[in-house]
Amino acid sequence: MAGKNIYLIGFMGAGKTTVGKELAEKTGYVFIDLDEYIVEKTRETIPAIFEKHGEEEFRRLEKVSLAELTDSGCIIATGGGIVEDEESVSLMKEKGFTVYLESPFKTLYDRIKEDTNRPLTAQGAAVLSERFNRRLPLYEQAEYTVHTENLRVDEIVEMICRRYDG
Ligand SMILES: Nc1ncnc2c1ncn2[C@@H]1O[C@H](COP(=O)(O)OP(=O)(O)O)[C@@H](O)[C@H]1O
Ligand SMILES: O=C(O)C1=C[C@@H](OP(=O)(O)O)[C@@H](O)[C@H](O)C1
Ligand SMILES: [Mg+2]
Repeated sequence: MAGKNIYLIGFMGAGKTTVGKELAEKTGYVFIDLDEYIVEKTRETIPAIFEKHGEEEFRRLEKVSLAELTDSGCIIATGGGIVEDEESVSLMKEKGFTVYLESPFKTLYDRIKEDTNRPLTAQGAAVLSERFNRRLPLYEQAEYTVHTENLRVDEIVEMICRRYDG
């Protein structure tokens, strides 16, 4: 029988999508990227959803989508903002093992600043870092934190596997 889900949380650029894929390969669990799931469901890109319907609507889609993923044995790479919703945080705690991929803001910003597929990056470093600071205590509620700075993706995967007890 499949074990509990692994939810990857953390700010944009933390490696949730990248680590999640490799973790799924290693464990044989099903990989779901929440952003990708929303894109398939709505047939709109993330920037288009933000532009046409606004951030609030994106947050609603994100919350509803997370709640739809009721199967166990999944690796779920969330979007960086999922922790802004209290019920989603409770759901992840209840249904699985939540892992925070932690890195300093500067490292994350350098990874994402050119990426037009992440609409919030257009707000610039100062506004984004405020958002980062606001979210920090929410990410820190995770059951397990991996300090990913200077770690390779395969090393992060290894650490999560060692800590996950199904
Ligand atoms: N541990 C790591 N070391 C170096 N680069 C990484 C690491 N994890 C992810 N990256 C890179 O950072 C970028 C963002 O990764 P991504 O998985 O999309 O993050 P997220 O889904 O958390 O926003 C990608 O270019 C990815 O290759
Ligand atoms: O932090 C955020 O609010 C967001 C993070 C993105 O996902 P990643 O964390 O995978 O980049 C995506 O959900 C959207 O652009 C908003
Ligand atoms: Mg991602």
